[in-house]
Amino acid sequence: MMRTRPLKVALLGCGVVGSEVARIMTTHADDLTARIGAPVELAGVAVRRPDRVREGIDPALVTTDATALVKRGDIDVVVEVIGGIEPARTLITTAFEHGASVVSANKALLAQDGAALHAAADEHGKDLYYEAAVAGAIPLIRPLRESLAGDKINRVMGIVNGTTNFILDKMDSTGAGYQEALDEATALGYAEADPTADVEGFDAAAKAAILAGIAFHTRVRLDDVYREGMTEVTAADFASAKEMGCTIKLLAICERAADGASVTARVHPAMIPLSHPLASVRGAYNAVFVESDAAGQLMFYGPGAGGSPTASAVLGDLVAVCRNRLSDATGPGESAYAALPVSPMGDVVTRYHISLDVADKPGVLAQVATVFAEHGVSIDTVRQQGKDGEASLVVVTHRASDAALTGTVEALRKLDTVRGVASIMRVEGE
Ligand SMILES: NC(=O)c1ccc[n+]([C@@H]2O[C@H](COP(=O)([O-])OP(=O)(O)OC[C@H]3O[C@@H](n4cnc5c(N)ncnc54)[C@H](O)[C@@H]3O)[C@@H](O)[C@H]2O)c1
Ligand SMILES: N[C@@H](CCO)C(=O)O
Ligand code: NA
Repeated sequence: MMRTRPLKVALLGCGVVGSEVARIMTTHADDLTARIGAPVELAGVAVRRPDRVREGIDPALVTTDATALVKRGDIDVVVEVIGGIEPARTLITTAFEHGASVVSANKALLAQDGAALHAAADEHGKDLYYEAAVAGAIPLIRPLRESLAGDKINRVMGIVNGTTNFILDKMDSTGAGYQEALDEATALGYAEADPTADVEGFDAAAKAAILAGIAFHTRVRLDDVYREGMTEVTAADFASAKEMGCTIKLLAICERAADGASVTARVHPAMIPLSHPLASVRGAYNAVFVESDAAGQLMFYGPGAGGSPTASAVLGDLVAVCRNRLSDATGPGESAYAALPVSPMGDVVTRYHISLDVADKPGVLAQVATVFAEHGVSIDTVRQQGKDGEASLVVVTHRASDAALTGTVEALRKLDTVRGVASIMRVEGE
């Protein structure tokens, strides 16, 4: 039966995502009403710059006082698309205290304070939904949390940052260097004026923390995620990758240990074979590969950023939360019952591609091979290219722990015949 009293929505932030949320709420109003079972009304919009003209938004709804808006008491759902830690965190907890449920796109906040925010939602019997926080429009949080709730997820590996995928794809397809590709990403509006959060992997690490927590029913915070950005990836790395039939992607990888007793979460550039589905993710697209006991391998693909795609995920959450309110129910909250320890990076086991500059003289290869053997790192292939008494030696290993590899590299650096370690890159997806 259709309820006539509308559900009231407060929108916090009216930037790239918020303005699209408001637009879709208006243009799709009739469909949203039918799908929810009651009309949804935009009851207030908190902004920082009230003088700006906002097409389609009644100026009477606009306020600079976000705190007063979330405290009104008649708001059913607060949509937080301000971003950052404060005041978003306080506004969300205040919203719960005053009877509202919350939809947020804020990965930085959820990766840092997700447990406390879920606890606040539970305490007040409200919902906290955030599909837009990870991989934008791509349905990922809900499939992991609900569709796969009966399965056991062992691995989540994905490209969860559009800006860096655009840059790496450009380097791969044109031979451009990092700076040149970044400049193009900035000119096209993909990279922000300060691209640090993207290129240094902070954005992807926040998403990895959220994904690992949900996949493994364990609390994983941003600080638990090992992080390496992609600013050091060179055109030479791409040339090496090509020789191996690989490309380079910035990957977020969340894994359950082989014995099932711990988990790891990490973000770093890695070589992946061209035959792997993630290798064909081009431009600013995102994709996430999930491996589970019963389902096997699943891949989720689509636009991971942008106002309209991100708003699609926000609206999906808004519909779900509104339906819950009408049936006086709440959706699934935090599930951290497994409470598995998060292991340090040293415990991660994978393969490595190491490029060394060495002296081109008898016995060098044997010396290098001995160092690998002494650290228990087994070599898969070695490729050597000589040039004027010096040589470039590319070693690809079998699977070894990060700790063993680090020890190997430290020992290699001490050899007189090793002039330098040109690059170390993990090899994934084989
Ligand atoms: N843009 C994307 O592609 C994308 C994708 C996924 C998730 N997100 C997330 O969505 C959120 C919003 O991102 P965005 O791209 O729309 O950012 P944005 O900077 O375009 O918009 C944020 C808006 O919030 C306003 N604001 C800041 N403080 C405020 C306050 N105290 N009260 C009211 N308004 C305030 C700003 O003036 C700005 O207009 C962030 O958490 C971001 O991580 C964005
Ligand atoms: N800066 C992010 C936005 C989406 O979270 C990206 O490039 O993917
Ligand atoms: Na998503």
